[in-house]
Amino acid sequence: MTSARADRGLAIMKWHGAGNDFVIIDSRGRSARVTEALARGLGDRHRGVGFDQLAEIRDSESADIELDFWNADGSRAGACGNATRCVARFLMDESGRDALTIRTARGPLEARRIAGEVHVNMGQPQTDWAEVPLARAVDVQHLPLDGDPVAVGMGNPHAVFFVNDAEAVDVAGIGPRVEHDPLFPQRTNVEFAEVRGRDEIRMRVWERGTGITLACGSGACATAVAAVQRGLTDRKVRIEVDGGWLALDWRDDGVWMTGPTAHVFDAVLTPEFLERL
Ligand SMILES: N[C@H](CCC[C@H](N)C(=O)O)C(=O)O
Repeated sequence: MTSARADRGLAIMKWHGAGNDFVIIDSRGRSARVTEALARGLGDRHRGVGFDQLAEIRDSESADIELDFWNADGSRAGACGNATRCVARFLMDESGRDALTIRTARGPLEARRIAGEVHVNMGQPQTDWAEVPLARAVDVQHLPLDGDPVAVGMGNPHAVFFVNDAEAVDVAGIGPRVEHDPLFPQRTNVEFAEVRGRDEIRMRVWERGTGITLACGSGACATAVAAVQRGLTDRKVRIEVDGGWLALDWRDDGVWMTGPTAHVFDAVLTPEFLERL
């Protein structure tokens, strides 16, 4: 591609964390460029690139960077743990630093690199019904829905179902019904968790605005929190997702999460693609 065309295009990166895949756009030093139309167009796996979430890196006055997230349907995601980890690694590789502060819609999140692994503090869970948010005052530990799920906010809403056999769950059938239940005014992400031991959970996920994904970092945080609240696990757990493993540790200062990060490719979107949005 000539530099003249590249100038009119838009540089993107493709990353994934345990198979939860992202397009990342670096808008530092310039104005924000992601719109709902761009998110939907890029999120189309046939006519665009395809992603579970789109993340835009922006300058921040109070943190190292700011990070915004969109789902494949063009809606906003208030939190995205796996993309936060990928962006943290990108910035750590670039700067040589091992500690960063990343401002997201829910506030500043700390990222640390320890022995080559990037850990992110996803903050304290929101356990008040209005914060999740839910439509009315109900017991967040036992939502009035079939399957007795727990509601947890991690900057985005989650409904965690404890099941005997996660493999047997009809995630594509139940997930969208719960996502759109009127109890969740902003819809919800939906997790199905099988507790395998005090430190191990198998989890499958239906993500708001995206559908089934191979991993969900904030969903893993919500699942760990719900399991501790129900007395099913200790505060440190490994969670097996469809795309691998995530490690969670609910400490006094928040829910820390780590797991894999992979940089897949860099590319430039063509002006032709951008003009058709
Ligand atoms: N995959 C993301 C979560 C996306 C949540 C999004 N689907 C929402 O609308 O909240 C993660 O790793 O945390």
